Amino acid sequence: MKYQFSPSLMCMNLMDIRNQLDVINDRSDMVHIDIMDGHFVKNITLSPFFMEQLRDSLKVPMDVHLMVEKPADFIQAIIDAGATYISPHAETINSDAFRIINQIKQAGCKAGIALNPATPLSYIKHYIHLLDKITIMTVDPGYAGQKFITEMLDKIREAKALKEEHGYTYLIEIDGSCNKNTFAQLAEAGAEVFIVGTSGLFNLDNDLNRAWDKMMDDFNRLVKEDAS
Ligand SMILES: O=C(CO)[C@H](O)[C@H](O)COP(=O)(O)O
Repeated sequence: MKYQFSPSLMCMNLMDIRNQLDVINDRSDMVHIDIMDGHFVKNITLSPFFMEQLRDSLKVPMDVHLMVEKPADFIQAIIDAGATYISPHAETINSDAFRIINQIKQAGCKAGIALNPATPLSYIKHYIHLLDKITIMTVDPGYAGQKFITEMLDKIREAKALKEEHGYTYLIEIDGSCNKNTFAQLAEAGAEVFIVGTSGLFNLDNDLNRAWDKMMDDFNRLVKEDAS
């Protein structure tokens, strides 16, 4: 299994962005960009404007997690800003799920979906086969540094079982408290992409290269498979 690591840029040290981007470009598989509206979650972080600023300096794909009440209002701006993956929350696209997934795919982007901890996989049953990635939230969305919700391990197992049973191609991505305390359980359950934020990466060392080394040392010790 080739695991992927996606640093959550809302957790980075913005005062050190040049140095951190060098490390991220060298070592990450993609970057996780949280866009919030202050309504779906009570926080505001990154934006399409930030993505545009970043775009020319970034060598890895941008994975956008849309924590907004009305994703349709933001999708085009996010496409234009250079996203590769776009993941609205399932809870926000009841009335326009197929339209939004089509819009994302027709723009040449990959369609993801994010699920709140309280939302079951059955909620996305009718379009799960269209998805390139499922982001399973292992904390309630909106804030970094929260406690891991253990009950989500069953949801990850279910996503993996469905994928194997039906031949779906979506990646199983985990958001929230991915760190040395959870890596092994997450990998065993079926996680493929780890979003690493305050607890898994950025708090480990002020030098991001050293922090990345520490994260990978822990990961490789805890998860006995080939990880890069
Ligand atoms: O989207 C997020 C929270 O909603 C963050 O990306 C994520 O939580 C960061 O990881 P950590 O939990 O380790 O701070």
